[in-house]
Amino acid sequence: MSIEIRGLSKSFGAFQALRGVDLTVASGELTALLGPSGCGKTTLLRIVAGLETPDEGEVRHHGEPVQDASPRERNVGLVFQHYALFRHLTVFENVAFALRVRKRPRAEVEARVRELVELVQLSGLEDRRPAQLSGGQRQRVALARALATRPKVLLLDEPFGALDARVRQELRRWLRRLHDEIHVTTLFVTHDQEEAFEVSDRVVLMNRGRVEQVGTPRQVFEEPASPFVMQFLGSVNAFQARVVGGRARVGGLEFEAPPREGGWPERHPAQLFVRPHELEVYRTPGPESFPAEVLRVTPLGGTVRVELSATAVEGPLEAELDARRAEALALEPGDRVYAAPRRLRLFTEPPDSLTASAL
Ligand SMILES: Nc1ncnc2c1ncn2[C@@H]1O[C@H](COP(=O)(O)OP(=O)(O)OP(=O)(O)O)[C@@H](O)[C@H]1O
Repeated sequence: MSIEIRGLSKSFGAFQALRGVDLTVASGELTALLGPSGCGKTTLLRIVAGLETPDEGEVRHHGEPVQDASPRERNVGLVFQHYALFRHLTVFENVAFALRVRKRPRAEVEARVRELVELVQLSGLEDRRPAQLSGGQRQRVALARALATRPKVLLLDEPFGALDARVRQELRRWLRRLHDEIHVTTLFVTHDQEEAFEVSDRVVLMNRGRVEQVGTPRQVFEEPASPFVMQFLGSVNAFQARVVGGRARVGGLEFEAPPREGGWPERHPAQLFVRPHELEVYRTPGPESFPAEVLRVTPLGGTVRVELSATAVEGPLEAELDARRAEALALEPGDRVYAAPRRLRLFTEPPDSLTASAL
């Protein structure tokens, strides 16, 4: 079942939570809604679920408008961050709940619950109550319960948000495997980039009630469509720049501007970004390199973070080198080195048109 969202707007009093959102979620796809707190992810999810009415726009399920359908008629499965399990009911009865409400025959309920409990790997715990389960187990029960009526769409709002980091990580891998098994169209709200990237087929980046970009994790990371996406996904070195004669000027530095269709507007303000892993560090000068001083060296496991200061630009710079390269360079605070961006991204401001390219 695909989900088509067209021109959705929603205000709460004077506050506009959604501003003309268009989005298509393909059938069987797991899509993450990713963005900072308050950007409208939950509001969008609640409208798709039928728990909230939009001011404008519409939601279709497989081409059919669902505006007038109740949440139950839409047959969506919902899981929220905070366990909404019935505390007085066992795991079995929690999972069976929606089937009992629908007055399904007893044998069918039993078979379906057994199947689901197995699917979420909780066999043997059917008689426990929520208080006797770990947080991760409770969320798996919530998921089994949401799947009981074979929903066409699964809506998950920060389902692992209340769990500790290790359990979260386990559960998102588990969710990915589960999705590969059952292929139910899923919208997954998260503000955690790693979680969105690890779990989903496609990521929808939201900012202030709008969709900024939709793409695979690789696309949104490698080809960010706006300064917001660039800065939201991982750390960046950001500079105010100006393009003069096809070269980007930043403080006292100059770099070749990436190619852009129609060329760059002359002397137009622009934002220039370099990701830490795309900032090279050398012992000797090279093309487009500039002198810098090592401030700090922090090993991070497979990589090493190097903080630098360069007289030509304001503020510290961050480079991330792989551990071998860092070992070869044997950097110490106070060392004089040369830094050069391997790749930079430039965005004119405004409008937020862009280009991104390898140098
Ligand atoms: N029922 C409501 N009444 C008033 N304001 C609301 C209501 N629901 C949401 N909002 C506001 O709309 C904005 C978007 O909220 P929403 O919950 O959709 O954001 P979100 O991206 O899911 O954020 P978070 O990750 O913090 O949950 C927020 O500023 C929120 O305060």
